[in-house]
Amino acid sequence: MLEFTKMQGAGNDFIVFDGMARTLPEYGLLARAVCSRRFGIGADGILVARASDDADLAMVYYNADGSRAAMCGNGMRCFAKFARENGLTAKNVFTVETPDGVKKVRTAVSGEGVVTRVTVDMGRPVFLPYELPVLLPGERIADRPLEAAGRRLRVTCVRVGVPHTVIFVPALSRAEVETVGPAVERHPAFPSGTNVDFVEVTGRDRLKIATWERGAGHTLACGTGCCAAAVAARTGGRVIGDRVRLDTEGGPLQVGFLPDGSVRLTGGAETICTGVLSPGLLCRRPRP
Ligand SMILES: N[C@H](CCC[C@H](N)C(=O)O)C(=O)O
Repeated sequence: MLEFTKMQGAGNDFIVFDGMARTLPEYGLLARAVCSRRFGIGADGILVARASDDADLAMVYYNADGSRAAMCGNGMRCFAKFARENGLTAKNVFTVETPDGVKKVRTAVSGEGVVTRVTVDMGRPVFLPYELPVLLPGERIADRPLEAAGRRLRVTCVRVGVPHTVIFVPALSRAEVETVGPAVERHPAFPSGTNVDFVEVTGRDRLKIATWERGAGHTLACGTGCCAAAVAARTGGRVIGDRVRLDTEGGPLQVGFLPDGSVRLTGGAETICTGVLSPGLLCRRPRP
């Protein structure tokens, strides 16, 4: 009997498993089987709750394609709701170990014990030069746009636990996300791949964002991507102030900037359903 909970944060959906006291199947295989939209439950990734020596809990995240990633912002909000509501912790403010370090989460809990909102301390984003295969003598990375899908793109690369490539556009376009997104994700400049965020500036403290995720394709929102976009926009003088609202395709999220250079992600998380996996699911041939 393998129980699961399906959750979503801003439309970024996950299958969550409690791995505190039980051994689960290999996570990559599990992710591919349950995330398949037609042959599985359907999700962008899986989250597994584990015990931790360094924090109150540990979160393991795998993308829909079975690859592992160090951090997931929307996933962390869902994880926090799952952990608090299922008694994995009794605290409203607690710490979660990830491969990107220990994150502090704050949950807003209603009188009925329902978590309505979660804030995650995401740490300090790091600006990265993208790794061009060949740079001519004296040439700076900023001099050369990234060439992908027949386009010359100005990009800002930011790591928020996971790599993000931010592209500012005059207006978001679904077609652009689906053509430029995969070409940038697998561009030779990014040997380990990258998430790709298309960002439109809609106000002095407001951005609109669409994301193509490494290992999951087009998703309705990406929490680490919102942090990357907000930091890139603020550093480039495109937004001002201490917080930015991001309108993702799955709803609004908020990113706050702290004096030490770290960022905070706030938003909702919802439970869709709980259930039990069919025992045969993991034995079937993996399908899309
Ligand atoms: N959706 C996630 C990010 C997953 C990152 C993953 N796609 C990768 O880096 O491989 C978020 O809300 O931050």
